[in-house]
Amino acid sequence: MTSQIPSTPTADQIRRAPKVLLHDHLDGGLRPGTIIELARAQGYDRLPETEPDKLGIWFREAADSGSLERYLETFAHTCAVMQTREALVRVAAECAVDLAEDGVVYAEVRYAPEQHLEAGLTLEEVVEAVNEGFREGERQARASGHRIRVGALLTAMRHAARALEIAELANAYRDSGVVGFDIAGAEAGFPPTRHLDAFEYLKRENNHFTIHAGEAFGLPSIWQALQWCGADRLGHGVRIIDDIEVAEDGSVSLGRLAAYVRDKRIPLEMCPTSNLQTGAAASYKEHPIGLLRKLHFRTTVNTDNRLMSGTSMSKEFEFLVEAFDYTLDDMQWFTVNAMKSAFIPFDERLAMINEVIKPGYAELKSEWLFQQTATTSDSSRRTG
Ligand SMILES: O=c1[nH]cnc2c1ncn2[C@@H]1O[C@H](CO)[C@@H](O)[C@H]1O
Ligand SMILES: [Zn+2]
Repeated sequence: MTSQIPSTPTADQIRRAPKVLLHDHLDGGLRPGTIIELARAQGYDRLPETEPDKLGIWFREAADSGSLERYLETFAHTCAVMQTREALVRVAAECAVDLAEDGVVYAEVRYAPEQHLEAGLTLEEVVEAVNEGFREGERQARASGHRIRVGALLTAMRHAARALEIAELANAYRDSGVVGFDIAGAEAGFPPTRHLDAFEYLKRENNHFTIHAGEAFGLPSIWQALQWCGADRLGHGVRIIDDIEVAEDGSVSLGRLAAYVRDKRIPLEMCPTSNLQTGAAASYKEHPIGLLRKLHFRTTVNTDNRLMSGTSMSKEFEFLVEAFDYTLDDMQWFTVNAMKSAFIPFDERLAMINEVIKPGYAELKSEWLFQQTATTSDSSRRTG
């Protein structure tokens, strides 16, 4: 009897596989029940629903608008209830716990400190509260048998004018929980070069940053992010596909920018479901990640906003497995790519890859061997 190596991972294997998340917004990942409790405690009465399931659906549907600007409007409700120290600690702790339970072993979670000052917290107090929450969540996860490490990325809003200040904040906390910087918000009309001073400052400090680019706006945004601002990674970057031509005979040619991105191994933080909601891609099957993975771009898989997209790392992988027949080897490839692209020190990334990620996948990939043995001995008992 010949045995068949299973090629498609099951949903359970996808969940148990070690995963690495580089692009996840803290204010886009709250539990609906937590939003309701925090709103009640703080007297925020503008929530569109007051029952957790309904509120979760409301966020997904409201974010399903086909426009980044409308998608971003939903964050008014999450930011509204994230204005106190206690709320920030709780939301960050729950974030770490939820990711850990989903099999994420390393995550960089971002948020914009400037959006959490309405009740009088200082920027420093916001960062310290979120850090405390992440540490608390890591402890809780460990107590229930999961290991996760979470680093914070500080985001500046591209329509605002506080990027340098937030970059300085990221630099001040670089040895205590903050691993880098980002800019986010509406892309069209707000080019990253508006914040050149922040990026130049971080370069001088040998610090790291990623830039949301090539999501709602195309190649010029990616080009600016890389060649003017010097981004280490691209948030989304899906529109790099506009610089790639696939001929009818299947041959592929890269424009100068796409070639640069691939040659320099620029990490692409792809967020498939989020892209379907904002109109950056039409379907999972048509999502550029399929081609980019084939062409060996440094592609990674991410959630963006778990609440607004009703998603998780496992779900994103499930959709991709379904669309592209990915195997555990493909999942491992995306995961190692992400770990290589993280902003923590090289030796720690390497240890994560060699001591956590590769052994985790090796274990999953060998499961079929043992299942096979059980079936064989069962049937031999029956026939013997
Ligand atoms: O996909 C996205 N593109 C651009 N901006 C985003 C995206 N998701 C969230 N934010 C913005 O980032 C802020 C800080 O976390 C959020 O409040 C939201 O306005
Ligand atoms: Zn994002």
